[in-house]
Amino acid sequence: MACLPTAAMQAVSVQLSWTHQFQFAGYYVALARGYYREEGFDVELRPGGHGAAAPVDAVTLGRSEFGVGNAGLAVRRMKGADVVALAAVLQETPLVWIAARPPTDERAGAPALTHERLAELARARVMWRGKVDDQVELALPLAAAGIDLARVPQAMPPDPIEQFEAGEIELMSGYRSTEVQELRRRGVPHALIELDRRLPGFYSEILFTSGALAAQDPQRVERFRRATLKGWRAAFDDIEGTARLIHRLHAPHLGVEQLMAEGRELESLSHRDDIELGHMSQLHWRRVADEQVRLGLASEADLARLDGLLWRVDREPVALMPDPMRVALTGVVAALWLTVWGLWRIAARSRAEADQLKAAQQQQGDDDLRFQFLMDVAPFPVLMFGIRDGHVAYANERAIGALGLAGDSAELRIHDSLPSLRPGGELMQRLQSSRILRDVELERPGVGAEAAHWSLLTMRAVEYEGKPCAFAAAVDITLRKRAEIELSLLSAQRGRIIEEVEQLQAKLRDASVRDPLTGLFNRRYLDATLRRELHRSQRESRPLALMVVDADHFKRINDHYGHAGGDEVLRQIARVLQDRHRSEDVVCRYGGEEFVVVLPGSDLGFAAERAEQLRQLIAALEIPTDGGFAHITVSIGVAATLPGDDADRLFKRADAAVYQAKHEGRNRVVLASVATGPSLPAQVTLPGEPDRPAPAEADPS
Ligand SMILES: Nc1nc2c(ncn2[C@@H]2O[C@H](COP(=O)(O)OP(=O)(O)OP(=O)(O)O)[C@@H](O)[C@H]2O)c(=O)[nH]1
Repeated sequence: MACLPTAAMQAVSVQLSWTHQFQFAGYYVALARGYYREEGFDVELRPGGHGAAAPVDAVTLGRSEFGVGNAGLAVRRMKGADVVALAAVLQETPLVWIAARPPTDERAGAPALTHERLAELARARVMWRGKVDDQVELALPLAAAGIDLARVPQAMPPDPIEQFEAGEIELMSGYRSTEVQELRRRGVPHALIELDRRLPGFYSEILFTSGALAAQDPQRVERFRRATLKGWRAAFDDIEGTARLIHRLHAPHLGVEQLMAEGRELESLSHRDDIELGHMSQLHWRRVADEQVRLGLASEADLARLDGLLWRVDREPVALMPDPMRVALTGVVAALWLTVWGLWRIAARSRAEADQLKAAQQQQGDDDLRFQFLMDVAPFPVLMFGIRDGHVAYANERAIGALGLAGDSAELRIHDSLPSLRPGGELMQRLQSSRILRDVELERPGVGAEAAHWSLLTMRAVEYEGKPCAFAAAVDITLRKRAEIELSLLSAQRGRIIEEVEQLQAKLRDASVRDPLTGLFNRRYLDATLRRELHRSQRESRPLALMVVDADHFKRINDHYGHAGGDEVLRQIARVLQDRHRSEDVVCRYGGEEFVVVLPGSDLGFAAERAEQLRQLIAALEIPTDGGFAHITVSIGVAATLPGDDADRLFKRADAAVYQAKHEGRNRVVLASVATGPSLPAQVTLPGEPDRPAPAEADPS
């Protein structure tokens, strides 16, 4: 989605509940990745901590549009604060009591502390600070041990971990994601006081706003909530990247490893069962509030004010069940559900005995009501639509959110959201003929900024009010599909990278054996190749010849035409050698103005002929330089293998032949004599043009 121009941005601020750390990761990520901008917000994140406004105060006094709170929001709401909870990032509280454990008690799963021991600890050296309203999860275990947290003196030293480690504190409050991680890292023995499992999980890190803003601009609130949750999903998807972002931009004093440990712990608290990130339920809030009333933080009468705490949106978050096992299970449950429903209707209708009609109708009404309720609260999308017109006759809350069915119910057409369910289409035809379709994967195309969603549908053809309808239950498999798509993109990307790396490696390998000026192989390559070719020729009893080609009076070329002119002359000699070589020959620049050609399978006679051709071609070159046309001649020494030869001796003979060619007046080919063996050879000279004028003396025309 294109970002809105800054002028169109709405400035909003979020009052965080503590200083910058992973606890607010979703906000940083939404900011950094532009999710807020996409929704039209210019966001300021205000850190909390000592001296900062409490989030509930900041929001209710209108200083910030949004705040981050915990289960204490329920108490505040019951006592009249106009707050609306938008999304609970954590389904379980990270706040716990941490008790000292004697170092000897290292058994895994050591029994929970007894109430007596807890009471004893709470009376001893205990450290905590804050409002009881906001820390119900701390107050409850103490209450069970007969201690009122409000009466426990407050204190928290600047270095509680140090003191705990030194044994000066026996009980302290802390976060699983920070203090507990740190104690674990240091290997300090400790025990966590777990909440009674029968208690509701205490929502935490809750995004909230004021009731006034929620009523006045619900779209704005929903957009902000959506961007924030998107930020959180991205933050939990890449904990390491997020930790680095926070370290770099917000909390440089916190180490990346430390932030990652915090992130992992928070991520584990962010989901309970299959509940989607941020989800909250009214029932759950009510149970939290009941506990708060039980602690005396609010009265029974205050409970009436709890209504409205939970943000109601058109598009409720959906329980996601990406794991294939769950998908399969849910498919089975959905199919059963449909069967039960069908039987239910048939059974209900069969009660149409005339004398029992009234009672039966009454009963059916009750049954329908009960069934309707079951469908309304089903934890997955359930809906019914006309097979011929696509009209949606019923959709539960989950279906509205998951299948994008928001809007005027009279107008809703299933194919507007799921095009493959259009009337007359292939799927509807199949449904009509086979009556039931299981696990049909459907894509709901993305609209605007919203990405595509995928669902797995099980459908049964039914008659409803005289019309052929499809009764369907769905499972959202968007997360799984996205993961699959991302995986295939990643593997394609990986393939490309591997290819690039291989090409690069090949280039590097090539560069290490090539001479940059002429592009010929270099001396390093020659050393390895000559040995290999020699062995091969000996193995195959084939001859092998070697030429050493040395430019004559090359120093004068440099002096006369400059170094660049000299370079061009070398390139031209290389080109002649390269153009005339056979595929099995190896042409190298040995160094300076000296070249070597290895001719596998060639005897001395053949090599001598080739050398003479090359000499003549080079001597005939007219080489353009800045100082005019340059001419060059070469002296060539040729040697061929002798029985028992090695690379060194072969090379020395060819080199000695060049030396002799120079001595005899240059511009000629000299053959190392085959008869003389490995010591300094007698030479045979091939007639050239001994007195061709040396290049620097040539008239540079
Ligand atoms: N332009 C250029 N000159 C080079 C390069 N490598 C070596 N040279 C020059 O080549 C010249 C070789 O000179 P010498 O070894 O005296 O040999 P020569 O002048 O060719 O004389 P003879 O071999 O006896 O015929 C030196 O001046 C080097 O500076 C290069 O890559 N480019």
